[in-house]
Amino acid sequence: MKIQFAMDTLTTEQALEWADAAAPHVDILELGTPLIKSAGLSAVTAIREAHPDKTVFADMKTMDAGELEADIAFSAGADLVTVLGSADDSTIAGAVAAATKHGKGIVVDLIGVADKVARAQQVVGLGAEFVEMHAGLDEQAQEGYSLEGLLEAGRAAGVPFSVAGGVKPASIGSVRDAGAQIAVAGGAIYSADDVGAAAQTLRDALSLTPVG
Ligand SMILES: O=C([C@H](O)CO)[C@H](O)[C@H](O)COP(=O)(O)O
Repeated sequence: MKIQFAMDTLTTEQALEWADAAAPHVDILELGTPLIKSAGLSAVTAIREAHPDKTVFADMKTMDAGELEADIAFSAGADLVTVLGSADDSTIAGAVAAATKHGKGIVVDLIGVADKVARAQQVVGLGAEFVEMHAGLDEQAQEGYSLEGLLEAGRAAGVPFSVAGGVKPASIGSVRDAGAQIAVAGGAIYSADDVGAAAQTLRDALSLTPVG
């Protein structure tokens, strides 16, 4: 299973610093939605140039104009771009067309989608590379939140998926055991005093967890 570092910050400088520290321990560098909105797609290009060996993930969370928005993110250097699962099928199909043109991939983010299992199966049929079983920062802040619902949806969907929703060293093993291809971690890494050590702790936690 791969580890994706979600860099939810507002400046390219901070993202570059975090990416340098975490790079030895993660597979995918994600430019978070707040970063792209704050710094623009030049942040994607900066990470692409600094880390040519990494998969660069642009969390665009596109809701409309799928082909156009995906095209500009791929042109900026992204390998994977997100479109929202709640978008119209034509938006997802448009983004997939841009991905095909660039030889890259679309990830459909199922944040806020009530029936994640059914929508996951539909969007993979539309050409998404995989889906993200995702509970956003606001949902995570609600009382009683747990990762289990996302893991259950991933297990039931029968399509390639990642999990994002406050993944930590204590829970990353359960993400792998649920069959996810990718565990996404933001706060568990960037909130630490030592970002590199936090990323390494996640990777170590994974290697210590028996395969389910
Ligand atoms: O996508 C995210 C969120 O919507 C803010 O942009 C996060 O990057 C994602 O939830 C992963 O971060 P953590 O939940 O802090 O692990």
